[in-house]
Amino acid sequence: MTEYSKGLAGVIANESALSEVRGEEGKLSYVGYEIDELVAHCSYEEVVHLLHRGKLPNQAEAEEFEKALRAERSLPDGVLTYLKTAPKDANPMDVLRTGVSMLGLYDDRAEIGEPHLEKLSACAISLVSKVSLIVAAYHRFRQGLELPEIRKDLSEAGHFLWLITGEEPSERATKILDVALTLHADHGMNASTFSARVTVATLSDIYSGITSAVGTLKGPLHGGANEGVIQMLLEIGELENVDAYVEGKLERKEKIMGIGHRVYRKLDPRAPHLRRLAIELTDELGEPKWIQMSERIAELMFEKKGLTANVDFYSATVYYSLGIPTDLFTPIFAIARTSGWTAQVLEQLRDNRLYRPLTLYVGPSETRPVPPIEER
Ligand SMILES: CC(=O)SCCNC(=O)CCNC(=O)[C@H](O)C(C)(C)COP(=O)(O)OP(=O)(O)OC[C@H]1O[C@@H](n2cnc3c(N)ncnc32)[C@H](O)[C@@H]1OP(=O)(O)O
Ligand SMILES: O=C([O-])CC(=O)C(=O)O
Repeated sequence: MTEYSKGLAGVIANESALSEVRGEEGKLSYVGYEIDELVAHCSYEEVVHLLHRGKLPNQAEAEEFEKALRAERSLPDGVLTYLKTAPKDANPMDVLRTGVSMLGLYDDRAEIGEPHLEKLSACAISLVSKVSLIVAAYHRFRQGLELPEIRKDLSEAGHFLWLITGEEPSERATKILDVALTLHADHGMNASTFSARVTVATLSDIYSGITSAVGTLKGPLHGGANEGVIQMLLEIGELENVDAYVEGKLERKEKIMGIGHRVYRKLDPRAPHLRRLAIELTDELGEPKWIQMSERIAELMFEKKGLTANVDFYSATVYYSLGIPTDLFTPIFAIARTSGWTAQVLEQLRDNRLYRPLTLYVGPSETRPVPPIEER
C-alpha cells in the first residue's frame, strides 16, 4: 500500500535546482549560494537573475536584467481602472490576487497548452515587476491619492518605497527592504509554490499559476502570519503581558503567529537576519519594546514547545518599523516570492508532469443502492 502522509509532510513532490532548504541544519541556499552570502554580496535583482537564469549575473548581465525589469513598470489601463474602483477597505492580498489574474487578460503571451519557454520567461519578468506596482497602486488609490510618477532610476525595493510613500526612499530603508526581498524570494516546495506548480502542470497559463499562489500565500498559516505577528504584539501591548498571553494561547491550543515551521525544526536561517534588522530599527526608533516582547515570545515558545521563530516573526517588526502599513506585509512577501514562483513555474514546465496524488478513502466501505427520496 502507498504510504499516507497527512499534509504531504516529508513527501518529495518534484525535483528542483532552485532553492535548497536544509531543515535539519537550518540552512537555505539558492542555486548553490547560501542566503547569508547572497544577502551580504548581492542585490535582490541579482538574486532574481540567479533564480530565473540559473546563474549570478556579471556586470553587463545585471544591467541588462535591471533594465528589462524596469521596462515592465507599467500596468494595463484595465488593471489601473480596476485598482481605482476596488473597495477601499479590501484586503490588499485579495486585490493583488484579482490584479494578477487580470494581468493575464492583457497579455497575449499567456497561452494554455505546450509551453513556449521564451514567452514564459518574458511573462515571468513582467510579473516580478508588475506585482509590486499592483500593490503600490492600490495602496495609493485606496487613500484617494494618485500613483507617483513611475521611475526607472530606482531598484525594485527603492521603487516600491517611492510608490507607496511618494517620498525619496532613504538608502537604508531601500537596503533593508532589498534584504527582506532576497530572504523571501524562494523556498522549496512551500504551499504557495506548490499551488503554482500544480496549476501550471495542467498546462494552464502562468497568470493562473501565480493567481493560485497569491491566494495560497494569503493564509495565516503561510505568508499571512507576518500580519498576525504585529496584531499579536499590539494586542499584548506590554512586555509584562507576554507570559500570560502565550500561556493562554497554548492552553486554548491556539497558534502563536510567526513561530514554527514544517521543515525547519531548530532554526529558520532567515530569522537571524531579520532579527538583527528589527533590533537595529526599533533601537533607532527608541521603541525597543516590540523586540523585547518578540524575544520573550520566542524564548517561551522554545521552552514550552521546542519551536523557533520563522521568517514571518521578525519581518513583521522590520516592516512595522519602516512605517509600512500592516496589511501590506503579506503583499510584500508576495512581491518577493513572485520571483521564486515564476522561476519554479518555468522549471516545472521545462520538464512537466501532471500532479495527481491519491486520497486515502475513509468513507463507507460497502457501496449501497440509492434509496427512494421519501425513505432517506
Ligand atoms: C512563510 C511561512 O509560511 S512560515 C510559517 C508561517 N506560519 C506561521 O507562523 C503560523 C504559526 N505556525 C504554524 O501554524 C505551524 O508551525 C506551521 C503551519 C508553520 C507548521 O505546521 P506543522 O508542520 O503542521 O506543525 P506541527 O503540527 O508539526 O507542530 C507540532 C506541534 O507544535 C504545535 N505548534 C506548531 N506551531 C505552533 C505555533 N505557532 N503556536 C503554537 N503551537 C504550535 C502544533 O500544534 C503541534 O502541537 P501538538 O504536538 O501538541 O499537537
Ligand atoms: O517553506 C514553507 O513551508 C513556508 C515558506 O514559504 C517559507 O518558509 O518561506
